[in-house]
Amino acid sequence: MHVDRATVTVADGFVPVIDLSSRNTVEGRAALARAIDAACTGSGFFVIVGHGIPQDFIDRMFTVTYEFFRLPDEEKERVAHRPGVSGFRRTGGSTAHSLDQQTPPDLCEAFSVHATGELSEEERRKLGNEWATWTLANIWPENPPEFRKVWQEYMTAMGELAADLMRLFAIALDLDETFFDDKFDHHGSSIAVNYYPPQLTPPLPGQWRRGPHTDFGSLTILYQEDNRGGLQVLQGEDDWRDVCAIPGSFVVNIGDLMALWTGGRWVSTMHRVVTPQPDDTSSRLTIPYFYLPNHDASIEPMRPFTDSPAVERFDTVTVSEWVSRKVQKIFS
Ligand SMILES: O=C(O)CCC(=O)C(=O)O
Ligand SMILES: [Fe+2]
Repeated sequence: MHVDRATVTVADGFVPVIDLSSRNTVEGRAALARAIDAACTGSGFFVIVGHGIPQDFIDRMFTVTYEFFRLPDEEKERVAHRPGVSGFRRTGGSTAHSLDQQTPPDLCEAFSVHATGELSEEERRKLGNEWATWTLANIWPENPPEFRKVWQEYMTAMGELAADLMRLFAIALDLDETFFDDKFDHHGSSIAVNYYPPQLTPPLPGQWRRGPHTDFGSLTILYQEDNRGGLQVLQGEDDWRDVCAIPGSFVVNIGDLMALWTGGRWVSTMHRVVTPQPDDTSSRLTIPYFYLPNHDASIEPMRPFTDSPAVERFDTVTVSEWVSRKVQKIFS
């Protein structure tokens, strides 16, 4: 293990731990940007500590969310996803379908809300097609009673953290620090919790808790329950590496749109959630925040990379086209 005292970064090589507590100084930000560039060029994954989100707040988010998933099925079904509405899904689809891999449905329940989910129906309809998740209305469970308030506060906190990470990304890419700001000024980002129920019967052949996939957006901030295990990131062709849960940390990974934006200099890496051993009947809960640029933003490789022979040329794509195509594959 390598400890870089200048950046206060502890690196294990593939998924480094980055301490964000120096992000309030110019020198600190420059050093953090270098560490982020190295991580995003290598695995596209890093773990953050020193992020400033209080642990008791994360714990409250975790507790209300767990309480919801522990409710009887009939109560969860009252806030079930239906056309035009987000909410609870008994299965999170088959995530590996997004990469055209055929698998049985993931062993995962889900609940999601979107930053745009409180807009009027008329406003939301203008934002995209039926697979554009940010056009869906939020729906909130009555129990636990504080669910909606805590989730909304958490969404705000994640949005602020993600926006600052994008600023560090801009520094890391030698862009103006505010380069990305206007690409997120009407974003439809989401919290989409994964609840993996106790595994009481053996999984079907080829079945996962979450099948292999890359995330679609710009960045994901994931909170994972301590010590349950399961998240693995692909290194090379077939080396699946466990991502350990460090108490109080978040796992950050970049998604496809960040890889496209950087012409492939940064990588959107395959990851999956494996099923537990047969004698392990623990459940697992993870809370990802998917930070997505504006649905109508056009993603084309940025200036510093377009001249480099080392990067790939990608077709320009809008956020809406890219993400809704992936979502459609997962759920159909
Ligand atoms: O639950 C996890 O550990 C990861 C889930 C994930 O990759 C996702 O929701 O995109
Ligand atoms: Fe993911």
